[in-house]
Amino acid sequence: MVVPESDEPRETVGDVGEFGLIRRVTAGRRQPATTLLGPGDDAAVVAAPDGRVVTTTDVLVEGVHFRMDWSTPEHVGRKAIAVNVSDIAAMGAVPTGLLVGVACPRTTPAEVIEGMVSGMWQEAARAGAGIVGGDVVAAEQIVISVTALGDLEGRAPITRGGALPGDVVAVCGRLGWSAAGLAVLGRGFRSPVSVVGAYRSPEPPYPAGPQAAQAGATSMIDLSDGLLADLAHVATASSVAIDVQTSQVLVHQRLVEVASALGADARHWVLTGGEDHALAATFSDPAAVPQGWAVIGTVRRGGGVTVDGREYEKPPGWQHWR
Ligand SMILES: Nc1ncnc2c1ncn2[C@@H]1O[C@H](COP(=O)(O)OP(=O)(O)O)[C@@H](O)[C@H]1O
Ligand SMILES: Cc1ncc(C[n+]2csc(CCOP(=O)(O)OP(=O)(O)O)c2C)c(N)n1
Ligand SMILES: [Mg+2]
Ligand SMILES: [Mg+2]
Ligand SMILES: [Mg+2]
Repeated sequence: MVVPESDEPRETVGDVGEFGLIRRVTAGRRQPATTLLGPGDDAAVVAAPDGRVVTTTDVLVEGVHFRMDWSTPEHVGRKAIAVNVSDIAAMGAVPTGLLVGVACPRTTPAEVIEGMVSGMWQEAARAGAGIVGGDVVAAEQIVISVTALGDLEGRAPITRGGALPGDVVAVCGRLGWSAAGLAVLGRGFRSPVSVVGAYRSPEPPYPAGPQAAQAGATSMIDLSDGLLADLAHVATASSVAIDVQTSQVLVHQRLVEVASALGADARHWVLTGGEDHALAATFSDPAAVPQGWAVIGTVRRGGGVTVDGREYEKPPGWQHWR
């Protein structure tokens, strides 16, 4: 864990207790206007201006999604919110409310959980949503479960299933940076901070989701597992084939440098690295692809995902238990 050394025994969540901890993590938080009734009662009340509620949940587990010696509590909190808001954005929606479940051992320093919650609030504020409730429980390792609520602002949801033959595939956001950071940390290094920071807490382009929806995106997905793995979900749901043209995929010079230092393959990080939470979407009219998005491929009749017309020879992304 990245905390200053001190001889003072640190106050643990066991010392503070369940309700003491809840008081600490909920006190003094300013809720946005969509929070009609915040934390403290049996449930919260969140406005749903559109009349429909978009909802999603992602769980983060210590050792699987983050390590406390690789990230600060603030980074972990920010990431837990970011991955969930990104799924809301991928539907073309804006986040309204967030619910946060935290499980941790009784020996966890209270300031670790407070730091996490502070990171969660930072990212929630960046996204324009409030943390309206949650839960704290005892467990043998840290587990964070976030549920996000979102609003479609009158638009149709953009699913994984609407891509059409002839569409172009475009992405908004970084690719391969988090995978590069993970590789760096995995080799015992702490720099360069550009890639390590991207691993510690991604900065998904939330407004690009609603922007793509407004521009007429036919399908959209949040890239959590890897570009090729996630495009395969679009291909399956839409019953189409997707080809990625590598000449159009930017491999940032910084990734090339890091890869060459580690003897790794930057292009592989870009094609299969997860957790940057860029968005991928398809558009029938190439002229409608919004500013900030890069066209990287095409949709055809058929099935599956190819790279420059050929099957990719390595695993296309992250899969739990594989
Ligand atoms: N335990 C579960 N019960 C019901 N639905 C689930 C469960 N786990 C995953 N899903 C659903 O399966 C889909 C794919 O899950 P996942 O790959 O985690 O999506 P994402 O990459 O968007 O987070 C999502 O719609 C998710 O809600
Ligand atoms: C310590 C550590 N090891 C490995 C990884 C890499 N990793 C863990 S989960 C994951 C994929 C995304 O997580 P997932 O739970 O599948 O999110 P979802 O697809 O449901 O959004 C990746 C690339 C990591 N983030 N941290
Ligand atoms: Mg998920
Ligand atoms: Mg997700
Ligand atoms: Mg996944």
